[in-house]
Amino acid sequence: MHQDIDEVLVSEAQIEAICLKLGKQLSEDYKDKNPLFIGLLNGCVPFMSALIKRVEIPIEIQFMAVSSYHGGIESSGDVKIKYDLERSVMNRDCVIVEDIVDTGATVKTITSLLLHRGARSVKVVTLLDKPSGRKVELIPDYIGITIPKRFVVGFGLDYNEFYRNLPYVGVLKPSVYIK
Ligand SMILES: O=P(O)(O)OC[C@H]1O[C@H](OP(=O)(O)OP(=O)(O)O)[C@H](O)[C@@H]1O
Ligand code: HPA
Ligand SMILES: [Mg+2]
Repeated sequence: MHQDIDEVLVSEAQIEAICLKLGKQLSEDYKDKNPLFIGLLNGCVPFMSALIKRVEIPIEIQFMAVSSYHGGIESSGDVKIKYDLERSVMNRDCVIVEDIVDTGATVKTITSLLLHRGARSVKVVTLLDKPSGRKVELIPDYIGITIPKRFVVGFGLDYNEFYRNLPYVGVLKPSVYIK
């Protein structure tokens, strides 16, 4: 285990099982809908990659880069779009792909934006749900696993842009960010 990690919360094997389950469920729910999976960069990359391999129906993928943490452990609440979608979502069934829903601000903002742009439907699939962090009302449609109120890193999640490449999700030692 990495020296800055206190505890592994979600192992590689657990993540694989989650992707298998969610992939099956999404394949059933979106049969004949040609859904558009929208990954929110940067955090979504490992999960998007693992999840879509388990989806058994035709899908399209696109990405947006969105940021509100600016490297730290607290959301600024201000969701900035750094890179936008390249094609229209008009009349599309969209599935937002997230690594974590914490305060809910990111997903809430992007859901409203996609609906405003004419999406037929917008649902959210997230690897991690941290309901104790919620500041806006939001329940993700597809949840990999619910986690406690800890700052986690790995499998896409960062602190100051590091740790995204860990193959598991772990609790970051507070000594790393409390100086
Ligand atoms: O529910 P929220 O409180 O909005 O937090 C969740 C969002 O925060 C993180 O992204 P971040 O803004 O750090 O950008 P990143 O994906 O590049 O790390 C994470 O990847 C989610 O997108
Ligand atoms: O617990 C977290 N870790 C990393 N990034 C995050 N963005 C929201 N919550 C978290
Ligand atoms: Mg981040």
